[in-house]
Amino acid sequence: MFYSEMKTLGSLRSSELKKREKVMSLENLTKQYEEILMGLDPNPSRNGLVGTPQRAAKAMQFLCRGYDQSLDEVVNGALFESDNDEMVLVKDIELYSLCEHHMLPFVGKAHVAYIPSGKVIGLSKVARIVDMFARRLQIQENLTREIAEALQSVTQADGVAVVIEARHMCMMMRGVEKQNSKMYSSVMLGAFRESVNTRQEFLQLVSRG
Ligand SMILES: Nc1nc2c(ncn2[C@@H]2O[C@H](COP(=O)(O)OP(=O)(O)OP(=O)(O)O)[C@@H](O)[C@H]2O)c(=O)[nH]1
Ligand SMILES: [Zn+2]
Repeated sequence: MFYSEMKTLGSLRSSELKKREKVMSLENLTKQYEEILMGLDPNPSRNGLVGTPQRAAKAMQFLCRGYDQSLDEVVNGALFESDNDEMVLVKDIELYSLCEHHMLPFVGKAHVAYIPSGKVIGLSKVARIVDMFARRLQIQENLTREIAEALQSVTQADGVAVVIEARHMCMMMRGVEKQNSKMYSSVMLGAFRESVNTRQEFLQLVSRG
C-alpha cells in the first residue's frame, strides 16, 4: 500500500473505514460469484444472470453480517438493575443461519432463559444476541453455546439455558434428503446445569404449545 493511501485510510473515521471495507469486499465477492456462475450455468452471461453476482454477494454479506457485530454494540448498554431472581424465558425466537459445512440455511427457533442476579437485559437484546451469532457460518451446537455464553457474560446471571430446534437444508434439499427431521441442541449453564428442578421448569415451559 502507498504511503498516501495509508494516510488517507488513517484519517478516515472507523465508521467510514468500515463502509469502505464493505464496498471493497462487495466488489471482491461479486467477482467470486461471477466465477461460481461460470462453474454452474452453461450460459452465465445470459440476461437473467446479469445482476446475479452482485445480488448474491450482497445477500451473502447480509446473511453473514454477524461477523461485523460485537456483543457490546448489540447490547448497547441495555442492562437494568432488578431484584427479580426468577427465571426469564424468551421463547420462539426465529433464527436463520448457514451451516458452515455446505453454506446452506438452517432455520428454526431459539428458546433462551436466564435467572437474573441483580440485573436484567433488554428483551430485544436477547433476540439480537441470537441473530449476531446466527448470522455467521455455524454449526448448531456452537451457535447454541455461543448464545448461552454471551448472555451469561453480559448479565452475570445465576444460570442461562438455550435450546435451539432447527431444520437443516443440507439434510433436506440434498444429501440424505430427510424432510421431517429436526435437530435439537441445548446448553445449560449455572443453575440450569446444577438444579434438576430449574432445568425441568425450563424444559416444561419450552415444550408447552
Ligand atoms: N453436528 C452438526 N452437523 C451438521 C450441522 N450442519 C450440517 N451438519 C453435518 O455436517 C456433515 C458433513 O459431512 P460430510 O460427510 O463431510 O459431508 P457430506 O458428504 O456433504 O455429507 P452428507 O450431508 O451426509 O451428504 C453432515 O453430516 C451434515 O449433516 C450442524 O449444525 N451440526
Ligand atoms: Zn450443511
